[in-house]
Amino acid sequence: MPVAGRFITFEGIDGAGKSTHIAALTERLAAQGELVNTREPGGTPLAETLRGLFLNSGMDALTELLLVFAGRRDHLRQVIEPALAAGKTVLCDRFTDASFAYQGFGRGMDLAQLATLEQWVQAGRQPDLTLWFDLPAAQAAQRRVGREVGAREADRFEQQDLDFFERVRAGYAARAAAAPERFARIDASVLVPEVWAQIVAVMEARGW
Ligand SMILES: Nc1ncnc2c1ncn2[C@@H]1O[C@H](COP(=O)(O)OP(=O)(O)OP(=O)(O)O)[C@@H](O)[C@H]1O
Ligand SMILES: Cc1cn([C@H]2C[C@H](O)[C@@H](COP(=O)(O)O)O2)c(=O)[nH]c1=O
Repeated sequence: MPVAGRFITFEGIDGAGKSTHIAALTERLAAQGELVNTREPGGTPLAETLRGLFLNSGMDALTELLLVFAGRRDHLRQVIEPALAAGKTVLCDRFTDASFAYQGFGRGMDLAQLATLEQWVQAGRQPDLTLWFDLPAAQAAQRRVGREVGAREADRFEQQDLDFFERVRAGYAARAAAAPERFARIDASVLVPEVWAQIVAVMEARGW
Protein backbone atom coordinates (compact mmCIF):
# COMPACT_ATOMS: atom_id res chain seq x y z
CA MET A 1 0.00 0.00 0.00
CA PRO A 2 1.51 3.42 -0.93
CA VAL A 3 2.50 5.82 1.84
CA ALA A 4 0.32 8.95 1.90
CA GLY A 5 2.05 11.88 0.19
CA ARG A 6 2.92 15.29 1.58
CA PHE A 7 0.75 18.34 1.16
CA ILE A 8 2.80 21.57 1.08
CA THR A 9 1.16 24.96 0.65
CA PHE A 10 2.61 28.40 -0.10
CA GLU A 11 1.06 31.53 1.32
CA GLY A 12 1.66 35.25 1.50
CA ILE A 13 0.37 38.54 0.18
CA ASP A 14 0.46 39.18 -3.58
CA GLY A 15 4.04 39.64 -4.81
CA ALA A 16 5.68 37.96 -1.79
CA GLY A 17 7.78 35.63 -3.95
CA LYS A 18 5.83 32.36 -3.79
CA SER A 19 5.96 31.52 -7.52
CA THR A 20 9.70 32.21 -7.65
CA HIS A 21 10.40 29.69 -4.90
CA ILE A 22 7.81 27.08 -5.86
CA ALA A 23 9.78 26.66 -9.07
CA ALA A 24 13.03 26.15 -7.14
CA LEU A 25 11.46 23.78 -4.62
CA THR A 26 9.91 21.75 -7.43
CA GLU A 27 13.38 21.14 -8.81
CA ARG A 28 14.73 20.14 -5.41
CA LEU A 29 11.89 17.74 -4.59
CA ALA A 30 11.62 16.18 -8.05
CA ALA A 31 14.40 13.76 -7.15
CA GLN A 32 12.43 12.46 -4.16
CA GLY A 33 9.32 11.23 -5.99
CA GLU A 34 6.31 12.25 -8.01
CA LEU A 35 5.08 15.83 -7.61
CA VAL A 36 1.83 17.58 -8.38
CA ASN A 37 2.00 21.37 -8.81
CA THR A 38 -1.29 23.09 -8.42
CA ARG A 39 -2.88 26.31 -7.22
CA GLU A 40 -5.88 27.99 -5.68
CA PRO A 41 -8.16 29.41 -6.72
CA GLY A 42 -8.04 26.83 -9.51
CA GLY A 43 -6.46 23.44 -10.06
CA THR A 44 -9.33 21.78 -11.97
CA PRO A 45 -11.23 22.89 -15.10
CA LEU A 46 -14.23 23.88 -12.97
CA ALA A 47 -12.14 25.67 -10.33
CA GLU A 48 -10.12 27.49 -13.01
CA THR A 49 -13.39 28.79 -14.47
CA LEU A 50 -14.40 29.98 -11.00
CA ARG A 51 -10.95 31.58 -10.60
CA GLY A 52 -11.55 33.85 -13.59
CA LEU A 53 -14.80 35.09 -12.03
CA PHE A 54 -13.27 35.34 -8.55
CA LEU A 55 -10.38 37.50 -9.70
CA ASN A 56 -12.17 39.70 -12.20
CA SER A 57 -15.96 39.93 -11.67
CA GLY A 58 -17.59 42.27 -9.19
CA MET A 59 -19.33 40.44 -6.31
CA ASP A 60 -19.97 40.81 -2.59
CA ALA A 61 -17.64 39.31 0.00
CA LEU A 62 -19.90 36.34 0.83
CA THR A 63 -20.22 35.37 -2.85
CA GLU A 64 -16.44 35.61 -3.12
CA LEU A 65 -15.97 33.36 -0.10
CA LEU A 66 -18.46 30.74 -1.31
CA LEU A 67 -16.93 30.69 -4.80
CA VAL A 68 -13.44 30.01 -3.51
CA PHE A 69 -14.64 27.20 -1.24
CA ALA A 70 -16.70 25.67 -4.09
CA GLY A 71 -13.57 25.56 -6.22
CA ARG A 72 -11.60 24.13 -3.29
CA ARG A 73 -14.06 21.29 -2.86
CA ASP A 74 -13.67 20.28 -6.50
CA HIS A 75 -9.89 20.69 -6.30
CA LEU A 76 -9.65 18.48 -3.22
CA ARG A 77 -11.82 15.74 -4.71
CA GLN A 78 -10.34 15.73 -8.21
CA VAL A 79 -6.67 16.49 -7.61
CA ILE A 80 -5.36 16.84 -4.06
CA GLU A 81 -6.87 13.81 -2.31
CA PRO A 82 -6.16 11.35 -5.17
CA ALA A 83 -2.56 12.57 -5.44
CA LEU A 84 -1.93 12.26 -1.70
CA ALA A 85 -3.54 8.82 -1.64
CA ALA A 86 -1.14 7.75 -4.41
CA GLY A 87 1.84 8.90 -2.31
CA LYS A 88 2.60 12.00 -4.38
CA THR A 89 3.82 15.31 -2.99
CA VAL A 90 1.37 18.13 -3.67
CA LEU A 91 2.76 21.67 -3.95
CA CYS A 92 -0.16 24.07 -3.84
CA ASP A 93 0.17 27.82 -4.44
CA ARG A 94 -2.31 29.05 -1.79
CA PHE A 95 -5.01 27.12 0.10
CA THR A 96 -7.45 27.83 2.93
CA ASP A 97 -5.12 30.08 4.93
CA ALA A 98 -5.59 32.54 2.05
CA SER A 99 -9.35 32.50 2.63
CA PHE A 100 -8.85 33.35 6.31
CA ALA A 101 -6.32 36.04 5.46
CA TYR A 102 -8.05 37.67 2.44
CA GLN A 103 -11.76 37.07 3.04
CA GLY A 104 -11.54 36.93 6.85
CA PHE A 105 -9.03 39.63 7.73
CA GLY A 106 -8.98 41.55 4.43
CA ARG A 107 -12.72 41.68 3.78
CA GLY A 108 -13.91 41.24 7.36
CA MET A 109 -15.90 38.02 6.88
CA ASP A 110 -16.86 36.14 10.04
CA LEU A 111 -14.01 33.83 11.11
CA ALA A 112 -16.34 31.32 12.79
CA GLN A 113 -18.27 30.92 9.52
CA LEU A 114 -14.99 30.45 7.71
CA ALA A 115 -14.00 27.74 10.19
CA THR A 116 -17.32 25.98 9.54
CA LEU A 117 -16.74 26.06 5.79
CA GLU A 118 -13.19 24.80 6.28
CA GLN A 119 -14.39 21.81 8.28
CA TRP A 120 -17.27 21.07 5.91
CA VAL A 121 -15.30 21.29 2.67
CA GLN A 122 -12.02 19.73 3.81
CA ALA A 123 -13.27 17.00 6.14
CA GLY A 124 -10.16 17.38 8.29
CA ARG A 125 -7.62 17.73 5.48
CA GLN A 126 -4.86 20.23 6.32
CA PRO A 127 -1.48 20.85 4.73
CA ASP A 128 1.49 19.03 6.30
CA LEU A 129 3.57 22.18 5.87
CA THR A 130 2.69 25.77 5.03
CA LEU A 131 5.51 28.07 3.92
CA TRP A 132 4.36 31.61 4.71
CA PHE A 133 6.28 34.27 2.77
CA ASP A 134 6.09 37.29 5.02
CA LEU A 135 7.05 40.84 4.08
CA PRO A 136 5.63 44.36 4.47
CA ALA A 137 2.79 45.26 2.12
CA ALA A 138 4.68 48.25 0.71
CA GLN A 139 7.62 46.06 -0.33
CA ALA A 140 5.34 43.50 -1.99
CA ALA A 141 3.60 46.32 -3.87
CA GLN A 142 6.95 47.49 -5.25
CA ARG A 143 7.73 43.98 -6.43
CA ARG A 144 4.36 43.75 -8.16
CA VAL A 145 5.05 46.98 -10.02
CA GLY A 146 8.35 45.53 -11.21
CA ARG A 147 6.61 42.37 -12.37
CA GLU A 148 3.58 43.99 -13.97
CA VAL A 149 5.36 46.17 -16.53
CA GLY A 150 3.90 45.03 -19.85
CA ALA A 151 1.86 42.27 -18.18
CA ARG A 152 -1.93 41.88 -17.74
CA GLU A 153 -4.09 44.38 -15.87
CA ALA A 154 -4.16 44.09 -12.05
CA ASP A 155 -7.00 41.87 -10.77
CA ARG A 156 -9.53 42.77 -8.01
CA PHE A 157 -7.11 41.80 -5.25
CA GLU A 158 -3.98 43.34 -6.71
CA GLN A 159 -5.90 46.64 -6.93
CA GLN A 160 -6.40 46.76 -3.14
CA ASP A 161 -4.55 49.35 -1.06
CA LEU A 162 -1.72 48.83 1.43
CA ASP A 163 -4.10 48.77 4.42
CA PHE A 164 -5.93 45.81 2.90
CA PHE A 165 -2.67 43.91 2.41
CA GLU A 166 -1.48 44.73 5.94
CA ARG A 167 -4.75 43.25 7.26
CA VAL A 168 -4.19 40.16 5.11
CA ARG A 169 -0.67 39.93 6.47
CA ALA A 170 -2.04 40.13 10.04
CA GLY A 171 -4.43 37.33 9.08
CA TYR A 172 -1.54 35.10 8.07
CA ALA A 173 0.25 35.94 11.33
CA ALA A 174 -2.85 34.88 13.28
CA ARG A 175 -3.15 31.60 11.36
CA ALA A 176 0.55 30.90 11.91
CA ALA A 177 0.25 31.55 15.63
CA ALA A 178 -2.70 29.15 15.83
CA ALA A 179 -0.87 26.29 14.05
CA PRO A 180 2.87 26.70 14.74
CA GLU A 181 3.63 23.02 13.99
CA ARG A 182 2.29 23.39 10.46
CA PHE A 183 3.49 26.91 9.59
CA ALA A 184 7.02 28.00 8.77
CA ARG A 185 7.42 31.76 8.53
CA ILE A 186 9.87 32.74 5.82
CA ASP A 187 11.29 36.27 5.93
CA ALA A 188 10.53 37.13 2.31
CA SER A 189 11.87 40.70 2.52
CA VAL A 190 15.46 39.62 1.84
CA LEU A 191 17.29 38.67 -1.37
CA VAL A 192 16.22 35.56 -3.28
CA PRO A 193 19.22 33.40 -2.22
CA GLU A 194 18.53 34.29 1.43
CA VAL A 195 14.86 33.40 1.09
CA TRP A 196 15.82 30.13 -0.54
CA ALA A 197 18.27 29.31 2.28
CA GLN A 198 15.43 29.62 4.80
CA ILE A 199 13.27 27.24 2.76
CA VAL A 200 16.07 24.69 2.51
CA ALA A 201 16.55 24.90 6.28
CA VAL A 202 12.84 24.23 6.87
CA MET A 203 12.90 21.23 4.54
CA GLU A 204 16.08 19.82 6.07
CA ALA A 205 14.68 20.20 9.57
CA ARG A 206 11.88 17.84 8.47
CA GLY A 207 14.24 15.46 6.72
CA TRP A 208 12.68 16.37 3.34
N1 LIG B 1 13.45 37.95 -2.57
C1 LIG B 1 13.14 38.72 -3.63
N2 LIG B 1 13.74 39.91 -3.79
C2 LIG B 1 13.43 40.71 -4.83
N3 LIG B 1 12.51 40.41 -5.78
C3 LIG B 1 11.87 39.23 -5.65
C4 LIG B 1 12.13 38.32 -4.59
N4 LIG B 1 11.36 37.25 -4.73
C5 LIG B 1 10.61 37.46 -5.83
N5 LIG B 1 10.92 38.64 -6.40
C6 LIG B 1 10.31 39.27 -7.58
O1 LIG B 1 9.09 39.85 -7.13
C7 LIG B 1 8.07 39.66 -8.09
C8 LIG B 1 6.94 38.85 -7.41
O2 LIG B 1 7.40 37.54 -7.14
P1 LIG B 1 6.44 36.28 -7.37
O3 LIG B 1 5.71 36.40 -8.67
O4 LIG B 1 7.27 35.06 -7.15
O5 LIG B 1 5.42 36.49 -6.16
P2 LIG B 1 4.10 35.71 -5.81
O6 LIG B 1 4.07 35.60 -4.34
O7 LIG B 1 4.01 34.45 -6.58
O8 LIG B 1 2.99 36.74 -6.29
P3 LIG B 1 1.40 36.49 -6.54
O9 LIG B 1 0.83 36.02 -5.27
O10 LIG B 1 0.91 37.87 -6.88
O11 LIG B 1 1.26 35.51 -7.67
C9 LIG B 1 8.71 38.95 -9.27
O12 LIG B 1 9.09 39.93 -10.21
C10 LIG B 1 9.94 38.28 -8.67
O13 LIG B 1 10.98 38.13 -9.61
C1 LIG C 1 -6.93 30.84 -2.47
C2 LIG C 1 -7.39 32.26 -2.29
C3 LIG C 1 -6.84 33.28 -3.03
N1 LIG C 1 -7.26 34.55 -2.82
C4 LIG C 1 -6.66 35.63 -3.63
C5 LIG C 1 -5.21 35.89 -3.33
C6 LIG C 1 -4.66 36.44 -4.62
O1 LIG C 1 -4.86 37.83 -4.64
C7 LIG C 1 -5.55 35.79 -5.68
C8 LIG C 1 -4.88 34.66 -6.41
O2 LIG C 1 -3.88 35.18 -7.21
P1 LIG C 1 -2.44 34.44 -7.39
O3 LIG C 1 -1.74 35.27 -8.39
O4 LIG C 1 -2.71 33.05 -7.87
O5 LIG C 1 -1.75 34.44 -6.06
O6 LIG C 1 -6.69 35.27 -4.98
C9 LIG C 1 -8.24 34.82 -1.91
O7 LIG C 1 -8.64 35.99 -1.77
N2 LIG C 1 -8.79 33.82 -1.17
C10 LIG C 1 -8.40 32.53 -1.34
O8 LIG C 1 -8.91 31.62 -0.63
